[in-house]
Amino acid sequence: MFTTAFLDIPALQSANGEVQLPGSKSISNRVLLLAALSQGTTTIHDLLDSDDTQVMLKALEQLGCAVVRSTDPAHLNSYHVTGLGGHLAPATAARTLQLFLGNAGTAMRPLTAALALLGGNFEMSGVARMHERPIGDLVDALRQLGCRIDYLGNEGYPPLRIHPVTTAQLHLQTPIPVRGDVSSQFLTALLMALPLVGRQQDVTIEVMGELISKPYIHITLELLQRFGIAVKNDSWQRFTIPAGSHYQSPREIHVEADASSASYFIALGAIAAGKSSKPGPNNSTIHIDRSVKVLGVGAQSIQGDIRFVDAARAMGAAITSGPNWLEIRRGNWPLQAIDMDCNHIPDAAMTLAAMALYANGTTTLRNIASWRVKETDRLAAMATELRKLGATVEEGADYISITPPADREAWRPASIHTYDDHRVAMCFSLAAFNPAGVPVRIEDPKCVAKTFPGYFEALFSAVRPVPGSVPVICVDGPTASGKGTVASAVAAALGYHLLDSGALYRITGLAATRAGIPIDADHAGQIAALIAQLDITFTPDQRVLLDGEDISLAIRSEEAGMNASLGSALPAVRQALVQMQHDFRQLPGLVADGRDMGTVIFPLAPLKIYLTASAAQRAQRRHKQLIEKGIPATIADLRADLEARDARDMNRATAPLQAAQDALLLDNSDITVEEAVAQVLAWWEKRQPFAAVAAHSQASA
Ligand SMILES: Nc1ncnc2c1ncn2[C@@H]1O[C@H](COP(=O)(O)OP(=O)(O)O)[C@@H](O)[C@H]1O
Ligand SMILES: Nc1ccn([C@H]2C[C@H](O)[C@@H](COP(=O)(O)OP(=O)(O)O)O2)c(=O)n1
Repeated sequence: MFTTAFLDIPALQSANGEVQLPGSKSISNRVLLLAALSQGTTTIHDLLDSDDTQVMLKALEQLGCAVVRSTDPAHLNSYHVTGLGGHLAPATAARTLQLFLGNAGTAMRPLTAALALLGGNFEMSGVARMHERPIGDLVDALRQLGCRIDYLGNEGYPPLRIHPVTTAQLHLQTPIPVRGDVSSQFLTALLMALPLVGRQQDVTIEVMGELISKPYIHITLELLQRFGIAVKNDSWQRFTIPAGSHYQSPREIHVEADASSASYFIALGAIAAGKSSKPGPNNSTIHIDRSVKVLGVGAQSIQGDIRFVDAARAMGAAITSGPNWLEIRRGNWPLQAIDMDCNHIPDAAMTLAAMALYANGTTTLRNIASWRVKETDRLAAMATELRKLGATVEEGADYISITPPADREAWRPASIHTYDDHRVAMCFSLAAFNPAGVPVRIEDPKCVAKTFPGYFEALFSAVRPVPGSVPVICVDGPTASGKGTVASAVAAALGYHLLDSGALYRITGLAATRAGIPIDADHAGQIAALIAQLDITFTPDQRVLLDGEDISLAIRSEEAGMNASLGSALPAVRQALVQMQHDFRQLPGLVADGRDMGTVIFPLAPLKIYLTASAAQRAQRRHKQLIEKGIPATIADLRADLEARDARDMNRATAPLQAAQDALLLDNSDITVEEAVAQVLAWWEKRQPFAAVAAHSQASA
């Protein structure tokens, strides 16, 4: 997951590949609650691992459910949940439980109803935004039923206080009215909770106003069925839970992949999985047939957002499907502008707004007033951010009309504010296919954790950048100047990959020594051949493995540094490492540290830094570093060594250490690591197109 302040997505060109999607949020949290209310243990497979499900799991544990995560590495998203059997333990019922539910509507609403009927004392709260999301219609319905609920903040909104009531105090004889035109989650909440108290008689819920988001109610009914509750549905206006209903654990249940999450990859296929051809050998032509395949959800899904497939088809996507997979290709191009009532797919419809950027006219999405009460006011958010890209947007109380930028010149590189809304972040990543070839900045990318923590990684695995668009920041300089330290901090701040090219020369030196090959010109060919056979892994926690063995420490000795320097003077050795270094240049970007990053390996890199510090400083820093690692050394020896190494690295014939002509010099003798890192990041920011945009929109505001 990207936890950086922002993520810059370089211009993207095409898409091709398979994506396994995480479990559905709606199904995950419903199944968790139903398992918690049932008797016995339910094993839930493929549960979504996200902020909202974590919030629910924690709440269930507080209520007294046993929650055990599978330790099988192949099934880490399987959980065993032992339910309450419809009753709180007496010790739990005697206390006031404080439940914090973050920004998870799929936890807050159903839990409110269930806890109001379960008999206990609870205080339920969430993040600030949760306290702005209405819950009054649900509380009204529960109060009419006889439940006792107080508002602890603003009337109609969480936080809430729930007091216990007995079944005898409830009015179950008359239909329970609930509004259906604000959020279908209120009805879902009642449907899942009422079997707790409906043993003696039928319990009926009557929907007031037109029921929105029926597909979510469909999911609720399907899952209730799996847990033994057969609800009678009268034309989506009256729902009856028959007398004698009680939750029965299905023992085992699989969570479908999230159909709303699928929408981004369906759009991806429609936008970027086009056919193309290129000249092959002997006057032949190579045809490339790209597609995006989504695994885990398909034609037989119970989720309403699967109908996004029809909407995407209307815009030109070519989609084939099986029971649990979808395969998407580009059909009509440009996409077809549409005018559509999106009431049935409120979440996935946001993805249509992103697709509208590539359509042949104005796309209008209607009947989406519910966007205003989601994680943020999504209508306002989408309008504001689409405009930043150069689109013309009209925003109404319950609709949005989007006209794409008129031509390439009208597209702007934008920094997209994401409003702590996962869907805004995911939608706007699709803007990176813009014909102008400009990058897109996604602010606060970690907000995707709500439903799809690995979203950007999944996206990057299935797309190809515009050639040359993946940026490289080069940090070259002499030994112990702080290259590795600065490069890794800059990479971490930007979410970029890191290439420690010196480590490759150090590994080479170590491998040659172990193989008994002298490191000299006579054996250069042999060392180069050895390199081709090495199995090198850089782990995410910055350890280095050679054929599976952790050699992180072994390559850090001064002897290993000297051997690296010796080998690095041999042209055949350098040549053997070139491709390996180029392969590090992957989405979303790379920070490369070494001697010749800017001069030889990445000569077109958009930012090159030449980092230096005085020999005295460098000897002292290296001394401190080695002592801390438990490697003995003296400052005098180190200084002599590093001066010898500098001399060889600078004077060798091939790729000598020198500043690239267009490098920026940074002498960090008298500044801290933090200052050095901040300077590099500031230089990088100056080269980005986004700053100018921010200034532009401020000026025009
Ligand atoms: N201003 C500074 N900039 C970078 N590194 C510094 C600075 N001051 C002290 N150091 C320290 O210098 C040591 C050597 O840095 P390192 O990144 O290993 O150098 P290199 O990769 O160039 O050999 C590290 O322990 C680092 O923390
Ligand atoms: N791009 C590179 C990186 C390192 N080298 C050589 C030269 C250096 O003396 C050795 C070891 O590099 P490394 O960056 O690990 O060394 P320091 O940590 O700066 O001491 O490898 C090179 O020739 N070209």
